[in-house]
Amino acid sequence: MGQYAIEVKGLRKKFGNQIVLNGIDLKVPQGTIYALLGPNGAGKTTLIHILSTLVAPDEGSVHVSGYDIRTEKNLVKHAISLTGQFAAVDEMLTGEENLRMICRLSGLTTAESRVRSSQLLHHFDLTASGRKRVKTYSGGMRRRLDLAISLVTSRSILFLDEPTTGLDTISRRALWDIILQLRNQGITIFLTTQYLEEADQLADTVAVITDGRVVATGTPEELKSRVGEEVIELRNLKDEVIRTIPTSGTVHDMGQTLHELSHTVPKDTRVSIRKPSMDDVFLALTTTTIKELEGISS
Ligand SMILES: Nc1ncnc2c1ncn2[C@@H]1O[C@H](COP(=O)(O)OP(=O)(O)OP(=O)(O)O)[C@@H](O)[C@H]1O
Repeated sequence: MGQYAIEVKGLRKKFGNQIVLNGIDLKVPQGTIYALLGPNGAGKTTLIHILSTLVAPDEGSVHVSGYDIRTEKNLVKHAISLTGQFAAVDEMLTGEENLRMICRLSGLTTAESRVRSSQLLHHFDLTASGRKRVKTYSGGMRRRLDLAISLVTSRSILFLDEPTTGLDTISRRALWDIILQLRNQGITIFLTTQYLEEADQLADTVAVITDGRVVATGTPEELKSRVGEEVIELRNLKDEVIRTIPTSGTVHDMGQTLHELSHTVPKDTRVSIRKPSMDDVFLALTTTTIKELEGISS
């Protein structure tokens, strides 16, 4: 395998007349976390499904773990694990029974399955609840079990489609810790998320897709610095943000912007200055008018 766990060139996919992926190019270095961001319907799940061999592409070359997804599908399947938005676990079984079943289906003996299940329950902090039926689990526990199931056999690449959607802050952070640990063990993680903070906290590389294309790629810091150095944020009397304006951060630029604003916004508008966030990046890259104004491109 080359230096990339995933390498995609010129990938295109249509459903009927709808172009969903329109020439995607990306490279994911081994042992890193790669986060894919994009508005609803941008094609994130479709891309994950193509990379994990569930959906065939129309055009382009896609290599996963060095294997061609068209001609070496079975080798790709053995290198990857996919965890979808909805956990595929049997609710009537306990967490431990689910794990043991998958271990057996993956070819482990009964004794090996017992050992592997208890290791995974321990690793995902599920030992105490391993004997309880999954239908009694919280969202965070189910998601941890789902991840544990996907790691029954060791795979070098893990696809996570919105791994923390619907989880509360504590469960989300617990899952982030696990994802970081997996990365530190050398596993490559390719995830989609609708939480910009998640991409910011976890990802080594973030790619933003919109209109079927990758419009920006970089580390979270690189992407944030493209938006500007400082963001002027305007708030109304109810403390609601009514406008954010990226600036270069110089006294001249900010002074001029504030001077112009002083003629157009209500007199009681409050102003504060902060560093750019991933929200600013996302808005700038996915809103055409701002993109044109700022001249931002990949
Ligand atoms: N099997 C299919 N047949 C027809 N259209 C499809 C199919 N799968 C996806 N699409 C369409 O492709 C587009 C992209 O869908 P996809 O689920 O990949 O987007 P997404 O970025 O994951 O969105 P979300 O953030 O809402 O999950 C959508 O318009 C969707 O309706």
